[in-house]
Amino acid sequence: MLLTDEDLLMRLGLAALLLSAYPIFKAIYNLYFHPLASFPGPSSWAASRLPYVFSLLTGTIVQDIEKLHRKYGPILRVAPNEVTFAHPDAWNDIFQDPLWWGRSPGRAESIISAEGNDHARIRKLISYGFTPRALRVQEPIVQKYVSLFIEKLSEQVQGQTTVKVDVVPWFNYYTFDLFGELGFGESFNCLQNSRYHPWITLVFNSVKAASFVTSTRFYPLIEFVLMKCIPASLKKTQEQHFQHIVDKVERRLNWEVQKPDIMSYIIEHNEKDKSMTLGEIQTLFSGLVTAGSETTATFLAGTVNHLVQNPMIMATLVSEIRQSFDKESDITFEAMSKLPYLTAVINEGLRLCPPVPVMLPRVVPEGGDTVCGLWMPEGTSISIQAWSLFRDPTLFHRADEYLPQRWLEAENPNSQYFQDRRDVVTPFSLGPRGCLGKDLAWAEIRLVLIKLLWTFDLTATTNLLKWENLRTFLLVEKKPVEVNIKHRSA
Ligand code: HEM
Repeated sequence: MLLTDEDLLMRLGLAALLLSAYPIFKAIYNLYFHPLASFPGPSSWAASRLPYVFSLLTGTIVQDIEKLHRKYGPILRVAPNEVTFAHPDAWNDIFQDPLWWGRSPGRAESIISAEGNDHARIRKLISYGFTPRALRVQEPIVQKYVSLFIEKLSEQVQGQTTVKVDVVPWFNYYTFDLFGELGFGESFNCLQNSRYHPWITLVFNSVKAASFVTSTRFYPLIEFVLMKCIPASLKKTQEQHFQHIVDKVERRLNWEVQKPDIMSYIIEHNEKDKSMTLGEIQTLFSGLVTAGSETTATFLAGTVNHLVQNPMIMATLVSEIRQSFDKESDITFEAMSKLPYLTAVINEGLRLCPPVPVMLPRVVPEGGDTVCGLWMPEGTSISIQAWSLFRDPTLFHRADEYLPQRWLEAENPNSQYFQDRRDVVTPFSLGPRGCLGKDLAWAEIRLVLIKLLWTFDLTATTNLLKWENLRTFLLVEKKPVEVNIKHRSA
């Protein structure tokens, strides 16, 4: 039967109506009939994924969700199918489950995207490079890069003059060079040249690109179309970033002389344990170079920013450091772990400037599960908002203030910080997917802070940065942290 023009128009109109009505029906379903309908949260976020994606793309996700948690409480529905927790019990309940995190198209499985046995296999193989024994072998390398950091910074500061320095690039030079040598046995030479290796600038844009890619995954039916909308320059950046790692990995694997870098443990154990493919090693190092450098540099920048803005705290720390050692060569990994105020300064920095402010989401396994006493249907995305949790005023006295003292008064019932929930501050995450580089990160942080404040006096400039205003694209987008710096007076 032939359709008349009128019939055709009517059918097209009906199809258009149904298509445009679909999101409305879907939103109504999400709001009133979805298994998560009774969970607290703003209606607009519960009805559609759009507000979440918008917040992710504009980089304000951390601040937006913090505001929502303060308004709706510690358990919050942030999308039709996602609940976030800023709840003390959430660490134990959530962080035992498998991870939801897509792998990049055309790439091998990474430690972040791998599930079950694959994750365990990759993690086991790289964990040899993160044992206490490995850390002892790595000490001379960390010492070497901290000394170079001090030497190069000293060149900026002539004699007793005070100069204004943005410490952000310096911390990046330090952590990337160090990871280059610890990971592939080859520095990026940023410190040596006192400027970024061109590839490292790519890293920052590459992480931003990953934020865009994540957004497209929320719409599987049109993911292909959305991927086309990602600016070509961002995609190119990601490819260049990856290719650089591929080249470095290849060069390293062809070495004949071995160094005690992280790769050497993988080479040594790849035969004995169930092995990793070349593609997996490339993907692993592509992620690791950012996970192992950018995070530590973010923490250092955030903490120095707080220290210079709190001169009394800075003075207490400086005096602990300078009184603990007779000479610089006494500053060893073993000796530096015995400084209680420094430990408190670092813990408080990790609380207020967590380099991973939102933990990677997990998905509720088949059959559903209970989280913080609430039944969650299978397939629900769940995550922990480290940022909101660590700053929760119901868990911390003067929660938004940088007060290392709170870590020293855990045993004192008369202290105003006695009731603080220090146990929820787990910026390295927990369980079988917890950070493998935690001990290495602590060692890098302690050593560089001690030697920095052993050598220089640091004070605030008039240009003060408010860390709370920084945007997040999976990782924190740092802005300059300018400090006045001069060689210590005596
Ligand atoms: C202050 C510095 C650092 C912080 C705050 C940090 C934090 C984290 C967090 C939150 C995770 C995710 C865990 C999860 O999804 O549950 C992670 C994973 C990981 N981090 Fe770190 N990290 C830091 C430094 C480092 C360093 C220096 C290295 C190595 C050189 C490293 C290696 C890793 C690895 C390999 C994983 C993946 C573990 C797995 O999935 O099994 N991290 N880190």
